[in-house]
This record gives sequence, C-alpha cells and structure tokens, in this order.
Amino acid sequence: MAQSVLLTGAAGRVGDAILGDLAAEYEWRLMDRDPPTEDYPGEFVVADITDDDAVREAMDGIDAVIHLAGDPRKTAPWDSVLTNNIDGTQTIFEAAVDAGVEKFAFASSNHAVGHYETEDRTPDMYRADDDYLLDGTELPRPGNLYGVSKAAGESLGRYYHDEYGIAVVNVRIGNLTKGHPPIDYERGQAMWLSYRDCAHLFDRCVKADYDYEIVYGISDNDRKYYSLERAKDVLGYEPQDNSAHHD
Ligand SMILES: NC(=O)C1=CN([C@@H]2O[C@H](COP(=O)(O)OP(=O)(O)OC[C@H]3O[C@@H](n4cnc5c(N)ncnc54)[C@H](O)[C@@H]3O)[C@@H](O)[C@H]2O)C=CC1
Ligand SMILES: O=C1O[C@H](COP(=O)(O)O)[C@@H](O)[C@H](O)[C@H]1O
Repeated sequence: MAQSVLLTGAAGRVGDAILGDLAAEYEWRLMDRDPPTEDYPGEFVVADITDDDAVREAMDGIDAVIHLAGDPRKTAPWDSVLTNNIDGTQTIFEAAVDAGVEKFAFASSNHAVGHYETEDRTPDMYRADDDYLLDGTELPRPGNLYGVSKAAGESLGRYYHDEYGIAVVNVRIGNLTKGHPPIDYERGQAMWLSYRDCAHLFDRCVKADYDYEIVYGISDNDRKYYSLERAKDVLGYEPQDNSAHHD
C-alpha cells in the first residue's frame, strides 16, 4: 500500500511542484490555511498549522510529513516568522511524534546560510569557475529573520530526532522557478531548483532511510556553491537539470 503523506503548505509553489509529479505516488493528506481553488489529489484540510487540534487530527494515520507551510518572504517580519515558521513548525513536529510519524522533511532555505555570502566572496562564488562550496555541515548563518526562523526549524528537527527518534531531513531549498532558471540573476542561477528536481528530491525524502540530515535542494547547476553530495549519497537524489543548459 502507498505511504500516507501529510503535505503542509500544499497550495503553494513548492507544493505545486511536488504534486505536479507525485500526485499518484502517495496517499496524500494536504493542509493549507488557504482553501483549495483547484482539484487536488487526496483529502484537503483547510487549517492553520498553529491550530494544535486541527494538526493532531490531520496527523492521524500519517507515515511521513513534508512540511512546507510558512511565510516564505525573505523580508518577513519577526511576528510572522515567529508564529508561522517557528511556532507552526513546533506544532507540526509535536503532533508528528505523538502520532508515530516515521519521517519528516522540513522546507528549510538558502537564507539559513545567507551570510556566508560575504562581500569579499560575491559575486565570484556564484560563478562556475569558483570552487567555494557549502556542504550542510557548516553552522547556520542566517541572512535575515526569515533565515533565522529556518535555522530554528532545523534546530527543532534536531531536538525531535534526538529526543523521539523521528527521522528528519532539512532541505535547504534554493530558488524554485518554474520552466527556466531566474533570468539576469547569478545568485538565482547558482541555486536554481527546477520543478522536476524538486519533486524528485522530496520523493527521495519520503523513500530514503536516514536519521538527521541537512541537504541542499538545488538542481545540478554549474554555478552551484552548495554541495549536492549529501543529498545524492544519503537520499539517492539524481538531479536532471542545470541552469547552465538554459539561455
Ligand atoms: N519557493 C522557493 O524557492 C523556496 C521556498 N522555501 C520554503 O518552502 C516552503 C514553501 O514555499 P513556497 O511554496 O514558495 O511558498 P508559498 O507562499 O507559495 O506557499 C506556502 C503555503 O503555505 C501556506 N501557509 C503559510 N502559513 C501557513 C499557516 N500558518 N498555516 C497553514 N498554511 C500556511 C500558504 O497559504 C501557502 O499556500 C516555505 O516554508 C518556504 O520558506 C525555501 C526556500 C526556497
Ligand atoms: O527561501 C527562499 O528563497 C528563495 C530564493 O531566494 P532569493 O533571495 O534568491 O529570492 C526565494 O525566492 C523564496 O521566496 C524564499 O522562500
């Protein structure tokens, strides 16, 4: 029988990429505070992730969680990231361990490590002939309060894994753009994540075996400054796209 997967933030862009390729792959339970405006595979729960009762009900019978819901703006103010990204993520983790969920994939962000992009490294580090590489073993170095909230989500995952044994993978997503890499934006081209690579990566997050991981979620871009080795080795990620192959 297919695994039951709870996908939070299902109505957003990353959810669109995942469901675009994986609609038939799992028994989906979808959650978003925005009501559905189109047909979705599986049951759609309209709820806020800070609503403990609704989250616990949605977690019943779930094998794996892909947690996307949150405020994705790099300019998001503290009150929003505190509520949506930190409190909401803690509510999802707590319900997940209580329900016996086995795997948890968390949508972290490049902005959790944004301040590695120092003035003396940029823009060279965005270019193919530069060998600067972050590999996920480095400490968080957030570039904004949104990035702080993503580092906090990774830390919540560390705690819930160590305390309760739930398998956790944090995917530091780059720049998801549909169809083609960002245009006239070197940083975006370095961290482009295509829709099909995004769906494949989260599929591997549900299927692979791991304990606690931090991986980068980008396509195999020539310009990359994020290593894909951990995602490849641990998850079996095999990206197909590369921003260099687009004009
Ligand atoms: N799109 C990208 O390139 C990147 C996205 N991410 C992360 O991936 C996740 C998804 O991002 P996108 O799909 O781009 O954003 P989005 O804004 O398109 O989708 C987020 C969805 O979450 C829902 N949501 C937000 N707060 C909620 C709450 N409190 N309760 C219930 N639902 C809530 C929204 O209604 C929305 O449908 C976010 O956590 C974001 O920080 C990280 C790095 C890059
Ligand atoms: O975390 C996120 O990162 C992407 C890429 O960042 P950007 O600074 O290159 O725009 C961003 O597009 C997305 O909205 C955000 O959630």
